[in-house]
Amino acid sequence: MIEIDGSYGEGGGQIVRTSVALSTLTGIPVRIKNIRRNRPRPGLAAQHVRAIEALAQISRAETRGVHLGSEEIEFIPGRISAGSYDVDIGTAGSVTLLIQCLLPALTAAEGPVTVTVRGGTDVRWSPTVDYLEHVALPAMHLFGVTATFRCERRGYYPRGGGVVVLSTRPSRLRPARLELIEEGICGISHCGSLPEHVARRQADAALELLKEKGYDARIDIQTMSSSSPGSGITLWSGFRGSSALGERGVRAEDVGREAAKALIDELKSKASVDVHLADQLIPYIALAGGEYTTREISSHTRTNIWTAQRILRCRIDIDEGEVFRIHSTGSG
Ligand SMILES: Nc1ncnc2c1ncn2[C@@H]1O[C@H](COP(=O)(O)OP(=O)(O)OP(=O)(O)O)[C@@H](O)[C@H]1O
Repeated sequence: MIEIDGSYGEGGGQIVRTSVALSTLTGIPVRIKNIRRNRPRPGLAAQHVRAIEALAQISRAETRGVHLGSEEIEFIPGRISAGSYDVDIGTAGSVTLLIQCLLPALTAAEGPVTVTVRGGTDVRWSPTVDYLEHVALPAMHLFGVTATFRCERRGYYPRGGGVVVLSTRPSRLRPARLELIEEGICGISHCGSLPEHVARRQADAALELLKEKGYDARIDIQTMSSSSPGSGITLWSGFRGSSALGERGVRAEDVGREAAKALIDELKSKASVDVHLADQLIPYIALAGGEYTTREISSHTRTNIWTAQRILRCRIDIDEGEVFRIHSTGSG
């Protein structure tokens, strides 16, 4: 059994997700201590409990200590089974973070897997569903991940109620070298149970700022009904994306400009992936090998590298230059 110190580095939920994901893939049991020690309310939160339970169900794992507020768990993986699964995170827990935990393991399932997840699709501190579909998954495809994803209904804070479907087929992971892609900017601006002009104004403000800085963009508008009213915008170009969420009291124009500004910061550098994707690809580069560049090494990225190296005993190196180059020969 490998012991992981959950307070290392960022000390958040991602150490837990990466540890159980890689444990499932390698068949090596893990004990995680000091879970989310660096967060104001340490221990497992509801979304982490649901992610571990879902992975345990799919991989017939044995678990100990998995409950709300738990600061130590054990995860003893079994066989990853094909089939259809339903996961309800409840409230607006992030569906994409749950998928972050499941996806690496699903690539090694014995057959196709379909997972329907209910929860928050566009919530703070996590990738939006559009980011997952248009930025993260295309990058993971290059590492050999065969997965399709669709959002059937959006779910905003606090009630959630969003529905997404992830389908995977057994994948042979392979090394990938992610090059800088400089292509037109795309985006989706959306609102649920709010007037259409909210999504429109977010998009117009983003377009205006992007144009001012010399970038062309095409932003689609989506409106629908949702359990809680909400809005958001996701922008992307190649493997670099950004997003912003609406909030009561914040003008739609400010939301659009926030997303545009974040994307411009990424596009100004010559890095091949954005700062968030850099941490999300670590499990794949650790398993399969490859390389990509990013403008900044976040504490999430450093911590994910540390976690992957603890479990896979692989080497991941960072070369510092005009941008940071992350590379690995994989874990063979
Ligand atoms: N705006 C964003 N766009 C894309 N990805 C994001 C964005 N914000 C956060 N993420 C990703 O979400 C993940 C957050 O991990 P983190 O450990 O902080 O989350 P958590 O499980 O909610 O834990 P905690 O509550 O302990 O912070 C990281 O992979 C990060 O890259």
